Amino acid sequence: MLVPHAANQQCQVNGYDIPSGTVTFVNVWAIGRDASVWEMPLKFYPERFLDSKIDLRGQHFELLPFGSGRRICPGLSLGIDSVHLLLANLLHVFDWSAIGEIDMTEKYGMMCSLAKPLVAAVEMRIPRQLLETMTC
Ligand code: HEM
Repeated sequence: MLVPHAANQQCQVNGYDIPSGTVTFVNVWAIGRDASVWEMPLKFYPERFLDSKIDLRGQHFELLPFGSGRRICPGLSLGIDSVHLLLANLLHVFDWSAIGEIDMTEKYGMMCSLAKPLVAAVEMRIPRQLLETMTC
């Protein structure tokens, strides 16, 4: 779920009347698993985005990691850049392999996380001396 919002005026969503003041939740968890929107929605298949035009900046409602509209996350650009930088560094410096089966079963809580933590083995893929000369 995204953070709760309240309707500041009476409106209709999908034919449902929403009275003013109603607290509403956008269930991005369910949207992300909707088979009418996503092919093989439960499969870990990041390649689905390779030729996709779906953008995550709040205009395409099938993917709303930062919310949308007036209260969209103001840290969106910093968030995206930080994730790119972190991932790029982890992939540049290490070779990764999963130990055992990857189990995508989720556990419920404030944040959606894996019921069984992912265990991975890493191996340096660049010479250590090179790493010591890197400044960022
Ligand atoms: C990958 C990183 C991040 C994700 C996935 C994320 C996601 C979100 C989401 C889903 C919301 C709620 C949007 C809504 O109400 O519909 C939100 C709100 C917010 N985020 Fe982020 N965020 C990220 C990084 C950041 C960063 C780096 C900052 C600040 C430096 C930030 C500051 C905020 C603030 C202040 C709000 C409240 C905005 C408001 O209610 O008007 N976020 N974020």
